[in-house]
Amino acid sequence: MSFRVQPAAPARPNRCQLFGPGSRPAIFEKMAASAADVINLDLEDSVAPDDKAQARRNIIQASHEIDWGTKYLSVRINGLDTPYWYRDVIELLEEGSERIDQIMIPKVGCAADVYAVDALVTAIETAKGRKKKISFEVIIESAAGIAHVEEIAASSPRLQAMSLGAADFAASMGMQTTGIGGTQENYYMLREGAKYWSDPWHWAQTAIVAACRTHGVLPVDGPFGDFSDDEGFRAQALRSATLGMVGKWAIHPKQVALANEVFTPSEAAVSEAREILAAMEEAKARGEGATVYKGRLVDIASIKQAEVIVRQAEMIKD
Ligand SMILES: CC(=O)SCCNC(=O)CCNC(=O)[C@H](O)C(C)(C)COP(=O)(O)OP(=O)(O)OC[C@H]1O[C@@H](n2cnc3c(N)ncnc32)[C@H](O)[C@@H]1OP(=O)(O)O
Ligand SMILES: O=CC(=O)O
Ligand SMILES: [Mg+2]
Repeated sequence: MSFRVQPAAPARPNRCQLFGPGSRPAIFEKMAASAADVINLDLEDSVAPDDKAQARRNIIQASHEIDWGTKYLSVRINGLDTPYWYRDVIELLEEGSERIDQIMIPKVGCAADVYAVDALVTAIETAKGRKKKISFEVIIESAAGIAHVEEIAASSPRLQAMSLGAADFAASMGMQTTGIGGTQENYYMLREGAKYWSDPWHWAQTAIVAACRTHGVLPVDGPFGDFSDDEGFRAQALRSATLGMVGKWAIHPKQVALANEVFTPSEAAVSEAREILAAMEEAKARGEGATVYKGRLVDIASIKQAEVIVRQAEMIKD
């Protein structure tokens, strides 16, 4: 057992991140009025090259004029392999309001990518006397990103969240699919003629969760492209939540309620967690480290498991 204490991830709700193209300002008010915890205004892949400059202007204006309430406001900049990203950062931080909380960096492949953005952001914040320190979230969506996931998770004190971007990840890995997340038709085991579908995203998700939990970063599941498939979204989100992820993107407003439902611990789960904590308090009073709850073992590790659920519920209530 390491003597290093695992740092806590930021204590803010991140159940749903609602995306919208920066080139479509007509939906910004609707995004602000949604039930998503995080808003991601996009300058990257949902914005055509000819619209990049106008999309920046739209987002800057919206940062001043729209009431974003208590939402965490994040802007996805373009990747470091494009000619756009540096102007994204400069214009957003020189002209955007202090309401912007976060910059999302896509297609991060190594810690130095984050370092480069950090250096530019730090210089602008200092030069402009910005009061709020911008936080970062990154997307792991390439072979290099997943290969270097741990160093990326440790790359900057600004880093608060890390998402799996299933679409670009699949492309970078050469996966034979055009689906964005979810069950993949050809990824199955065969036994006695029957097919059993497996989860091709599982290993990348667990690598992300482990890297994030080691370094106090929020692990988030990215997009589920088929927004007409509610059950598919729910199944994907339930798997992510079970693995330790705290939330999921919505690429259409109808996915917001689904994500909130899955990533908000149910009343039954919270009361069971509280009962386990109470059972362990009683065990402790008897001088015992382990006891029986509903016919099963609970011990000191169960306290930590139960606390995860209670903490999540309390954070959302606040
Ligand atoms: C792989 C990746 O990188 S994913 C991240 C980048 N992608 C994105 O950001 C895409 C985000 N999503 C969108 O752009 C849109 O939702 C689309 C293109 C998928 C669908 O848009 P539409 O065809 O307008 O959807 P639809 O007609 O079902 O919209 C229903 C209502 O929701 C609104 N709406 C659509 N998208 C959004 C959104 N992202 N946020 C808030 N409201 C929205 C529409 O304006 C419409 O409102 P109305 O009922 O008042 O008229
Ligand atoms: O950016 C997200 C993705 O899935 O790619
Ligand atoms: Mg992507």
